[in-house]
Amino acid sequence: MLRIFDNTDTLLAALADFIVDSARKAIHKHGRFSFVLSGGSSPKKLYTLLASDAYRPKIDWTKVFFFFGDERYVPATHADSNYRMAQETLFTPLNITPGQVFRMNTDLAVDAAAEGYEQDIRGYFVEKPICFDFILLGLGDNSHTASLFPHTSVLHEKDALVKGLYIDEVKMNRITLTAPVINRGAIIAFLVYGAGKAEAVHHILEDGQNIDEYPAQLIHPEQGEVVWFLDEPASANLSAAVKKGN
Ligand SMILES: O=C1O[C@H](COP(=O)(O)O)[C@@H](O)[C@H](O)[C@H]1O
Repeated sequence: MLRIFDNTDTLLAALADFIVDSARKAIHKHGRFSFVLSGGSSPKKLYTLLASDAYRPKIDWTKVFFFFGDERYVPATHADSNYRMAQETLFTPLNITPGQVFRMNTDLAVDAAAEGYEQDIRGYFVEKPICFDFILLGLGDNSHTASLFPHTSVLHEKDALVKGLYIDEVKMNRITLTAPVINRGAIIAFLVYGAGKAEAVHHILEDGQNIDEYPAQLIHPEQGEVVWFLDEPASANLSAAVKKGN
């Protein structure tokens, strides 16, 4: 499903409302809400909105458990750390306790960090099917999502839930959830805004399948739903038929 908004503020408010609704339903159903965060720059305003006076009272934050879709292999205090961004915009303002946050541990070697995160996920879902309640994803202008970058081996991963790998395009190690675990999610929401993303959005949603070139095409939940939250500039290259079909 596509949801296209006139401007970023209305988009972010709609997505925040969607997260509130999803969290309440999950907490009502099974007592907790597993929320996978995206990184990069796009979600900063969303996290700030969720932690604002307007949204803070709408969710029982003590029942929310945070995971990450991917992490840059830098110390947790580094300016590029996805964990640091979430800590500053969400965890600290909302008084989230350390036990509610599962971070990809970049103090470890990259493979050990990925293996440790897989164990964390399996431990959280012990004796239950692995299924995150809500997975927030971004989209790079090269069509990557999480750290599933074009032409990388992780795109063909079938077994591991988490992988660590060197990404030549950005000259750094990354740790990422794999497509198989993302696709087990109950709700997957893409947050994409700005004209710089229009070409990638077009490739993902309208081009023929070419996973190596357009990795976000890997995201097709097995049983859950996927919702694209787009602004007008990000949706500018979509055909009227695709826009109308949403
Ligand atoms: O490197 C990353 O990029 C994508 C997109 O980020 P944005 O800055 O263009 O919003 C992001 O989804 C991912 O989590 C992040 O590590």
